[in-house]
Amino acid sequence: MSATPTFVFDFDSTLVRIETLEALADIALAGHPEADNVRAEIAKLTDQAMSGEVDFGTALRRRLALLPLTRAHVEQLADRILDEGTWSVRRNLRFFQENADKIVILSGGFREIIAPVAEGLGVAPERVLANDLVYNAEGRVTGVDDQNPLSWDNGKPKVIEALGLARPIVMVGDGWNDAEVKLAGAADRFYAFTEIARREKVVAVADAEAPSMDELLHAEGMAGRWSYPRARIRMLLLENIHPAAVERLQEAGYSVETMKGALDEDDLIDKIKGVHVLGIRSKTNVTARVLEAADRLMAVAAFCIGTNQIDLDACADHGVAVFNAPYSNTRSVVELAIGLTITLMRDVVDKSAGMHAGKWNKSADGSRELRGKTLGIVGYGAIGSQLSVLAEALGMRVIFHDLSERLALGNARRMRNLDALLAEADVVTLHVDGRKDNAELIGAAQFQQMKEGALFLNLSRGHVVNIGALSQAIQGGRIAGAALDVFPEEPRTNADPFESPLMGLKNVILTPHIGGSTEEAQEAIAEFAAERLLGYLNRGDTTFAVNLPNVQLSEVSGGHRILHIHRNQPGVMAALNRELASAGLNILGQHLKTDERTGYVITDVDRDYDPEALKALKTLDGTLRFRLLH
Ligand SMILES: NC(=O)C1=CN([C@@H]2O[C@H](COP(=O)(O)OP(=O)(O)OC[C@H]3O[C@@H](n4cnc5c(N)ncnc54)[C@H](O)[C@@H]3O)[C@@H](O)[C@H]2O)C=CC1
Ligand SMILES: O=C(O)CCC(=O)C(=O)O
Repeated sequence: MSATPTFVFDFDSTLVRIETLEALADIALAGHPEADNVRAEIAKLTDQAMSGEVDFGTALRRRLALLPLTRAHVEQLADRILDEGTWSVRRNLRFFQENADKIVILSGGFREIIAPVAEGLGVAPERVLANDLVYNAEGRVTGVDDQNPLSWDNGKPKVIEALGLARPIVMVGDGWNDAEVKLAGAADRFYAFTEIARREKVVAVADAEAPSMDELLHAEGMAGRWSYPRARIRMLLLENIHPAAVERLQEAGYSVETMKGALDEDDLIDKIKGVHVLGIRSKTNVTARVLEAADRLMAVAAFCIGTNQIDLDACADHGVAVFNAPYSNTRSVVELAIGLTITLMRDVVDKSAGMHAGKWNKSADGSRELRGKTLGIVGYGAIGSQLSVLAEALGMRVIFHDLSERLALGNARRMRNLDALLAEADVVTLHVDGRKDNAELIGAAQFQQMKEGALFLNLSRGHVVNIGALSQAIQGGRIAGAALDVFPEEPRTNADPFESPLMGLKNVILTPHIGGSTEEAQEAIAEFAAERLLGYLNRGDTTFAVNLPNVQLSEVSGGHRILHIHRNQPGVMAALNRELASAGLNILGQHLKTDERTGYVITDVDRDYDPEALKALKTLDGTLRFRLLH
């Protein structure tokens, strides 16, 4: 884009979130018996004027006449007007301050209210064109200066023309009187600013809609607070992710679409185009085919612990970061495992079903206490080890088996192998991760090794257990009861049917993958995963990424940040630094971290460089993803 244009900004509902006359009405009418009616009348007139249904001068005078307005009221609003700044204006203060000599504020509102905002933005008083209130000797507002063209209809174009500003002139505002500036030829481009108020009639005649200052600056080729308008970054959250995540991501400026259920591969392939961030839980498979179709994808967040549903290597090969929430639902799973163990030990489910069918079966046969029994935990990670502590507190003896070296908590005893654990445990509970190698970790042979009458729980992943073998072990009496929360095939949505050979078996509890489904866990996951996404999108921070090297980063301040994800192959770093040096970029800081597959380089540079110089970095051999942040 060529020379910086002259930007002319409206004030009410553009630079600030309020309409001045409505805010003044709130102050002046406080405690007034007719306050609500008068306020509604004022709001209606504002809307009619801004939509071009009533001429501006008439609406202004009628609104002022409705208010018992004094100098003290006006001062009160002026004192707090800085708190009312539009969010995207606030975050782009630097644009205003650096381009103040190219900015004019043009408003049908009042100079006293606009002055503090103009000062904050660095815009000189002579570049503020607004109405002047007229007061009587008692300090009561009697009207506006009638000589000022801004107090009349079509005043804005007249004032702009009279100023003889350098062209091109870009007019930005939410109202019809702003559109009139372009319609009268006094501006070259008109953006309908819709962050606060969106009026169809105004948008219809605009050259473009600007839902925020970020969008405006991007469209005009100006450097804004963000390298790219966040509203253009599309996030698709599937599987009923908790609203706390949606709120957090939207509040940060991103566009979020949600869906209740999971999508199958073909539907996801259709839906993924144009999506920058995908949020899922355990039922959506992110396959290599999905990634091939994903033309914009930067990150996937698993709003759960397990990431076995995601092809992590394929994601890394596409430079797509994957995050999960490794701790937020662990307590919920542990509590359910304890509850299910007690329920199985006391045959509660069948007894309860009997009662519902009118059968009173008071008996202690087969009912046992937890106390003194041996709990065998397979997989002593975040969940298994927490369960160990709670089970011991309830008087159980704990033994565990894990492929990795794990610290035994309390009196828990590590078993040298799975067989030894199976032979000794009264209750076997699975908490292994969902890696492919764990398919059918427990089958007929393992059930055969368990004690006669043992109880069996699986709250980890469905494919870890051979369900047919479990069904036989239960029917043969070796397993006295079982609780399953996860299944090899799980319905994608609540509307899809569920089938299993375990249905109808005695003392078998089947739950629909709800181990982590508590309000507390879902909210905690939502907050955790959303923060990880924001850290990555806004700063490039990969802390807790499960498929890329983890680098913890602070905010970008002052300079620009170049993020480069590449295949971990010889020479990439040297080539990258050669390009940076030949472009004359002044490097403020640089981090490199690699894993077996991928390298991640973060380079903070001074802002003064030729953007063209960055093009070469995008095409360096081995590049998987290039991003620029500021
Ligand atoms: N039912 C539900 O709603 C939920 C299920 N989960 C699932 O629970 C499982 C455990 O989660 P975390 O404890 O957070 O995982 P984690 O990764 O902290 O722990 C898993 C442990 O299992 C061990 N392990 C893996 N394969 C093994 C094997 N064959 N034999 C022995 N040890 C083995 C690992 O070394 C690791 O220590 C995961 O599969 C997760 O997806 C997690 C949350 C909710
Ligand atoms: O709640 C979910 O959707 C999945 C929970 C789970 O299995 C996990 O966190 O790994």
